[in-house]
Amino acid sequence: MMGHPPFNGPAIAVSDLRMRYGDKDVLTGLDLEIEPGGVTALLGPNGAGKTTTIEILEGFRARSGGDVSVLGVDPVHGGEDWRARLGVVLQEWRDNGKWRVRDLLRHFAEYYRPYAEPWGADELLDLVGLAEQGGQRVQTLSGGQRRRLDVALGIIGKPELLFLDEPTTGFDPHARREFHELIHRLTDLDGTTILLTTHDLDEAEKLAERILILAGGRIIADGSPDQLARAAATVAEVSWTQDGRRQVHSTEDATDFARKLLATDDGAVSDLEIHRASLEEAYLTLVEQFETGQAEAAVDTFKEATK
Ligand SMILES: Nc1ncnc2c1ncn2[C@@H]1O[C@H](COP(=O)(O)OP(=O)(O)OP(=O)(O)O)[C@@H](O)[C@H]1O
Repeated sequence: MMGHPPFNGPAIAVSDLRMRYGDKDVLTGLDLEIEPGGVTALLGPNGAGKTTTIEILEGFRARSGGDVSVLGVDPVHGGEDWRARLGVVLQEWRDNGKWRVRDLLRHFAEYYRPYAEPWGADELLDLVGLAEQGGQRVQTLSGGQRRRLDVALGIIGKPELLFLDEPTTGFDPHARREFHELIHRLTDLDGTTILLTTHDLDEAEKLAERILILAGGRIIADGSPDQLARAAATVAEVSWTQDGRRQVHSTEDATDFARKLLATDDGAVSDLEIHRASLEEAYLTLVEQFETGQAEAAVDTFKEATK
């Protein structure tokens, strides 16, 4: 018999995950549990460790420390049968340029056949919006079409758990919307659990029931888009000009901050503004704070939404 008994535990369970490259700590104690079904988005500034985390979960990268379980298995010990239950869409295109699209899908489908009934090539081409391109060589596809083919290859084995690393990079707005519909179909029809990384907060809000923000080596925000938006709205942004430079500070008590700022400024502060942040703004501020070395201020922004 093909397939495997349904798995009852969390799709992903991570405890105190650590990753160090040389003398650089990238993950410093990441805790995470994801129940089966639904879409979770992992966001974070460049270099935060999103790809590293996903690659550890996929079993492509050995971790430095901590416990990890993916579909009940430690990825370090995951065999072919475990791997066949995962779908993986990596950031980088693996070169299969000379293959024709339909042939490539058929070729990959064979790999899954011992473990599951894969998608038929034509059915899948329809699903990802490449019905017209089945006979083309991969190298003649546009960037967005290649990315759809990546997604097709990732889901061809009808995975229980799908990892998507920046899946919509290079998509035009139309392709992006179609891709979002595809993700909804996968979760609605098949109950697939999806973990995706993105830089696009708007995309995360549209697709995910849960958003995780990774920064400074750990998860600093974890909640529904709504919960994060509410946490962000408690923070106001105070901006002003001083010594010819624009300054910005995030605070929960803008009035108090402004009073203190003006009390000691000797008239040097001008153009004072107070603005309550939207989720997107709060996220962009966070990324900026990380990039300019103000990690603690960034962590504070979302602390109320983090368990
Ligand atoms: N094989 C490696 N050897 C050494 N350092 C690495 C290696 N892979 C990643 N890093 C470093 O680890 C950090 C995290 O990288 P990672 O690719 O996981 O981040 P990311 O959040 O996915 O970034 P991006 O948003 O830019 O894709 C970066 O500083 C990167 O330079």
